[in-house]
Amino acid sequence: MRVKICGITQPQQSTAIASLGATALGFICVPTSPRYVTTSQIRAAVAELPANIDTIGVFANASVPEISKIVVDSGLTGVQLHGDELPDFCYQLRQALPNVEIIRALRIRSLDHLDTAANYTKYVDTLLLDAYHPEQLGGTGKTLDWTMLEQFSPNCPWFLAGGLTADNIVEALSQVNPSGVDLSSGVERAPGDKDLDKVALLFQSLKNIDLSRS
Ligand SMILES: O=C(O)c1ccccc1N[C@@H]1O[C@H](COP(=O)(O)O)[C@@H](O)[C@H]1O
Repeated sequence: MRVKICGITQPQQSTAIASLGATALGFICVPTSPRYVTTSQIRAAVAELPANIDTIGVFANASVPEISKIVVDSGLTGVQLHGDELPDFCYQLRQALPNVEIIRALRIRSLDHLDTAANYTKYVDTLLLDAYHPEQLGGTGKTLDWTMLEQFSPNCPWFLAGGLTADNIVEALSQVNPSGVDLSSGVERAPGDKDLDKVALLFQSLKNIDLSRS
């Protein structure tokens, strides 16, 4: 199972979290976020990482040229679209960045809204489901209603996100079967400052689960 830790701002935390077992690290490229990082901060944070760690830039309603420039300049391996990007936007981004993983994050409001996920699977590599918050785009600590996701089985891999912590991850994964999990505020001391003890506890909790199932 993939484990993505998102909202990294400090290079030393980046390498420490990779050593603890993360398979992907996320960098927030949304200027209004308290976890926002510049291209040079991302470059510093990814410089010492092993090549097998995925490095994902998180964007919301940025243009294809803006995203492409940041991805190329900072050496990211993937892009997470966390705004209102439509399938055609994902298609255009794919043309611009053919070798970069595209993750479409959907902030799920209802069971009907979950059905829109099918519109994206042709154009993206991976989906990500996050909880909806009326005022914030992400990093809210709000959990999804996991019972709503019990039958969710799209035609592409997907991450479960939204309010996950070392304390609730086992319960979440007993109800849903994602290809990966994504955590941000649940493993922090303060926005952008990850708590390495909480990250270690997360991997301890994950050891109690059969991660080979997806
Ligand atoms: O973390 C942010 O500040 C952020 C800002 C804008 C878009 C997405 C953001 N974070 C994403 O939110 C989810 C869930 O976070 P949490 O675990 O509930 O704190 C995660 O996918 C982050 O990538």
